[in-house]
Amino acid sequence: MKIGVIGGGAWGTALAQVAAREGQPVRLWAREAEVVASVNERRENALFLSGVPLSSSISATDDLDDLRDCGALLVVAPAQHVRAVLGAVDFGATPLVLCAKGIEAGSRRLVGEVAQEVQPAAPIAVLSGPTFAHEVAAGQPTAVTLACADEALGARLADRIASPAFRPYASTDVIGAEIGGAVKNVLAIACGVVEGARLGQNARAALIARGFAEMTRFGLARGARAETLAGLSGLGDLVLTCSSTSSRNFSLGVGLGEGRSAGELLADRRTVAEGAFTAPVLREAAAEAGVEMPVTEAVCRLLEGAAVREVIAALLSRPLTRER
Ligand SMILES: NC(=O)c1ccc[n+]([C@@H]2O[C@H](COP(=O)([O-])OP(=O)(O)OC[C@H]3O[C@@H](n4cnc5c(N)ncnc54)[C@H](O)[C@@H]3O)[C@@H](O)[C@H]2O)c1
Ligand SMILES: O=P(O)(O)OC[C@H](O)CO
Repeated sequence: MKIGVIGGGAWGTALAQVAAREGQPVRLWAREAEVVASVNERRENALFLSGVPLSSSISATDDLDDLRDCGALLVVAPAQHVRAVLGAVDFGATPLVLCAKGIEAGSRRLVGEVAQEVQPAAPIAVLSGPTFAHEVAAGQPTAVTLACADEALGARLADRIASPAFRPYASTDVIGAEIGGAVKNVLAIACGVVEGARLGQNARAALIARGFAEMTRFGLARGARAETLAGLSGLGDLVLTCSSTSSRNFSLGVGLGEGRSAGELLADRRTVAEGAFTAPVLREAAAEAGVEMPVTEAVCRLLEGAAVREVIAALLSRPLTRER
């Protein structure tokens, strides 16, 4: 099965490298001409994943039509751009594996739901989990959730991309896999704030645990399964992203915690911190579902410019309650 990858950022490039194992052909679509040239001519994505030598069986293109002959497509454009990128070409019944983590602003749709709207004939799968691109590209051991309602198709996709260092675990809970990945980005910003404001490791552990509680409340309200949220794509990714400055979301939070503004921190960056875009739409979606998400609310207020001290005080002065 020839794999196509839509999106030439760090994660799309790392996944192309995974799919190219043992010289299997992979077609990588990138938006930037310099990425296409860098991959084809220098076997490196100098813009988004520099220093990683790429397989010669990856060929890059800026024309989505060149991916029409692929047996499956990994969709790795940032969540807010999936509709525009994926809607540009009709891929018919080619299976789509969504790898972005976020919720679309405006529509409040998960990425898989957006994909289903723009490619109605395509079977949908979701690949998500604790996966820093540079570690995956370096062949370090990594495990992910690969969720697909059609178990046979999920198994074929898993076989095609698995390697000893890259282990997909099968699930049929597509919504659960998506919600874990989208929500953890917002919570990672919160944990970064704790680091930046030097609130201590107790506070960070408390945020991870209470953040997981709100991820679970929201996920269950949207039809996710608890076991998925407690798995690689939920708790697993939450732990990773909430504890490392390798995370763009965590790093954004560190800056906010140090008192810098979101505008300053997000200006001119070429890499994506999905949590900044997901937080406001997650707040809306939570309100719609009648779910309380105080950590998400705090992140939204910080992104809107509220002072760290005030936001922390508001979180800590909430009425005492049962742990649930
Ligand atoms: N980097 C990681 O370690 C990692 C791991 C797992 C999942 N992800 C997810 O993968 C998705 C892509 O992230 P990334 O890290 O590969 O990106 P990146 O930050 O490395 O690069 C930015 C990407 O955004 C694209 N982009 C910018 N403006 C665009 C526009 N107007 N239209 C379409 N595309 C545009 C660029 O072409 C580039 O591919 C995100 O949802 C992210 O959460 C990333
Ligand atoms: O750098 P981040 O915060 O986008 O996190 C990357 C991946 O989602 C980690 O699993």
